[in-house]
Amino acid sequence: MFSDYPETMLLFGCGAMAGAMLSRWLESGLSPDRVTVVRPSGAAVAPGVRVERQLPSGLTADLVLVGVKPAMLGTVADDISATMAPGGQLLSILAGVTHASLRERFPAVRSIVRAMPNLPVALGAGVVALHAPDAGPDECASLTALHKPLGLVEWIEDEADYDAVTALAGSGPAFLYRFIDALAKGGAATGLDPAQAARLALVTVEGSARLATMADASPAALADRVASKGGSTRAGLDRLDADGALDRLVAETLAAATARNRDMGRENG
Ligand SMILES: NC(=O)C1=CN([C@@H]2O[C@H](COP(=O)(O)OP(=O)(O)OC[C@H]3O[C@@H](n4cnc5c(N)ncnc54)[C@H](OP(=O)(O)O)[C@@H]3O)[C@@H](O)[C@H]2O)C=CC1
Ligand SMILES: O=C(O)[C@@H]1CCC=N1
Repeated sequence: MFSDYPETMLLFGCGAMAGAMLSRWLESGLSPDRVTVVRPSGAAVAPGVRVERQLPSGLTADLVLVGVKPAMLGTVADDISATMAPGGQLLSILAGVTHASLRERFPAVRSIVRAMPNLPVALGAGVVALHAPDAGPDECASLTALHKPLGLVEWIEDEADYDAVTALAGSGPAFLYRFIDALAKGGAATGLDPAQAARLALVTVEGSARLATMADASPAALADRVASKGGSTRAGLDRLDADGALDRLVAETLAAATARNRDMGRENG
């Protein structure tokens, strides 16, 4: 459990992603009375967390998390500047929006940090990729500790990699959900009851991923362990591997998402 949370945290937006981060932090010991959420709907977040439809005047925070859609950054920018405590930290989870463009928008903010989380952070089983060129070693250590309860923390030194990291880890859950669906549909196409195929697909993916995280071998080697020589798994793998079809499709998927991240950065920077 991480106990050294910022004294005051303010979240602009608390939708799917920022909401997942906050729920895990609260579960991991963050006191709700340190947190204020600003969201137009005013929808409640969690017991003890203050929610406002608009930024109350005079409110400042040590850590301000920007959890709106990238296209909303311009709308909330003045409020962000107004609420930063002297010496405060700005944490952006906006896809595509670069550190340099945030720095240009918020020249007075001491420290600007990019974080790219994914939805499984809600379970402490997500990924958070961090990029914080303003931060010294102590601040980096504290950022690692802050995000540790959410899952795997990876530092991205070269921001040029950030759009690809966002495609792989940020969007990755969506791509995997498609694969789970495809497994289930494939099972139904071979004659299984669709609901039963969906259950089998989901738990097969969950168990296989958990096993892979604990295994002493790579996923490629684990696939070979499942495949007996001349058996049925090999027949299936041969189909998946033919002409590198799966690898190519996934590479094209990540390339499309990476390019869109870059465009969103240009549109909203
Ligand atoms: N979804 C994901 O898996 C991931 C998303 N991200 C990033 O997270 C960010 C948010 O995405 P996501 O959570 O999916 O989006 P959501 O649509 O779920 O959430 C957007 C939030 O922004 C709030 N909002 C809208 N206008 C304002 C405003 N003027 N002031 C304050 N808050 C406002 C909404 O308020 P209300 O709730 O009241 O409507 C809502 O809480 C994006 O920048 C995205 O790139 C990054 C990684 C993964
Ligand atoms: O779809 C998006 O734009 C964001 C980026 C990563 C996940 N969701």
